[in-house]
Formats: sequence, C-alpha cells, structure tokens
Amino acid sequence: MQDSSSNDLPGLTLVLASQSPRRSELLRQIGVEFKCYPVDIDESPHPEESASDLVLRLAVEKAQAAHQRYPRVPNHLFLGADTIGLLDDKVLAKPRNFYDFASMLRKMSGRTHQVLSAVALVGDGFQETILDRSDVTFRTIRECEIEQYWHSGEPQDKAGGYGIQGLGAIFVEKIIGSYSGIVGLPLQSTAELLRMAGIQVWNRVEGKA
Ligand SMILES: Cc1cn([C@H]2C[C@H](O)[C@@H](COP(=O)(O)OP(=O)(O)OP(=O)(O)O)O2)c(=O)[nH]c1=O
Repeated sequence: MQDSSSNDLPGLTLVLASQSPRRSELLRQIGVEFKCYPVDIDESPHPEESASDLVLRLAVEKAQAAHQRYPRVPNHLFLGADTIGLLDDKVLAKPRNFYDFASMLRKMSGRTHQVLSAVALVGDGFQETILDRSDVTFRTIRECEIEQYWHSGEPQDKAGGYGIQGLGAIFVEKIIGSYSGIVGLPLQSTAELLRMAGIQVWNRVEGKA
C-alpha cells in the first residue's frame, strides 16, 4: 500500500484503486486527500457488452476489488475508474502491439472519436457511478508520425493509443467534453460524486497552479 499526500482525514478516508499516476495527479490537483491501493482485474469485455456498460463495470470492479482486498477498516470509500476510446462503436483499448496501434491511429486520423471515462465510488452499503463522454477530433496523421510516436513509448499504456496530456496533443484539433475525463478522471463530475459522499475537495488551500 502506498501513501499519497496527508491522509489524516477526520471522517472518511478515500482510497484510489488505481496504478495510474495520471489519476493520482488529477485527484491531487483538486486538493483531495487519499491513499493509493492499485488492484489488478481482468479487463476483457463480456460478449455483447456495450462500451458504456464495459467501462462502468470495470470502474466498479476496480473499486470493489480494492474494497474487498483492503484491510477491514471502517469509514473508507474506494474510487475506481476506467477509460476507453470508441470509434464507429468499436472499442479502442490499449494497443496490444505496434500493428494494432498503427491500424488504430490510421482509423482515427482526420476523424472524431469518443473517450468514455467511468468513475465508481464504493463503500460499505454504498455504490455510486458516473459516466463521462467526450468527443476528440484528430487532424490527419502522417504515416511517419505513427512510427515515431510509437517509439516515444507514450501510446503503450493508454486507451486509444495516445495521451492528450503528452506528445499526443499535436494530433488533437478539437475536443468537446472534459479534458480531465480524456486523461482518465473527469474532475468536475468526480468532485460532485465525492462531495455527495462527504469527501472534501480543495483541502490544499495554499495551492498555486
Ligand atoms: C485517451 C487517453 C487515455 N489515457 C489513459 C487513461 C488511463 O490511465 C489509460 C486507460 O487505462 P485504464 O485501464 O482506464 O487505467 P490504467 O490501467 O492506466 O490504471 P488503473 O486501471 O490502475 O486505474 O489511458 C491518457 O492518459 N490520456 C489520453 O489522452
């Protein structure tokens, strides 16, 4: 178990069920205090499962897995999240290899795809979810850029094979939706979810951007 920021919350303790450094960074950005407890789950889709059902189920399963495996202590809530891309109703997951990635990027070139991010908050007798959806339009991507981008090492662990927060930004012509949702944790709706559950945001008052 890994500690992140000061965790001495008077009431509820939040546990982020994620290994993603981006999700930790986003939660810290809005001044939430939490602990990190990454879990590994099977992320394969069920037959006939829709993209939104898949992303919501995986967010819930990550939060539930952390809830079950974490030492039994009262007043803990577990936050799980999942992100996938979607093009022509087909899921754009993390690329399995270069060929998978290249074919994905060629299809995304010059077109608009969707990014779905689901967030689940789970505790004893408590479960709430949100689903965030954004549209991302790519400019035309040159063939040589596909290989160069792959060798940067950035696409490998990202849904849709790119990071809008990194080098992948140069492909992004337009977004409609939530930037933080595309990166992996939609902050506006996550903050609402946390507030509803009684977890404070903006704990860090001195924070300067
Ligand atoms: C589209 C896009 C995705 N991503 C990332 C967000 C997610 O971390 C990742 C999708 O994989 P996920 O399976 O959602 O998350 P993860 O494996 O990184 O972490 P964990 O399951 O432990 O929470 O893709 C970006 O960082 N930038 C982007 O622009």
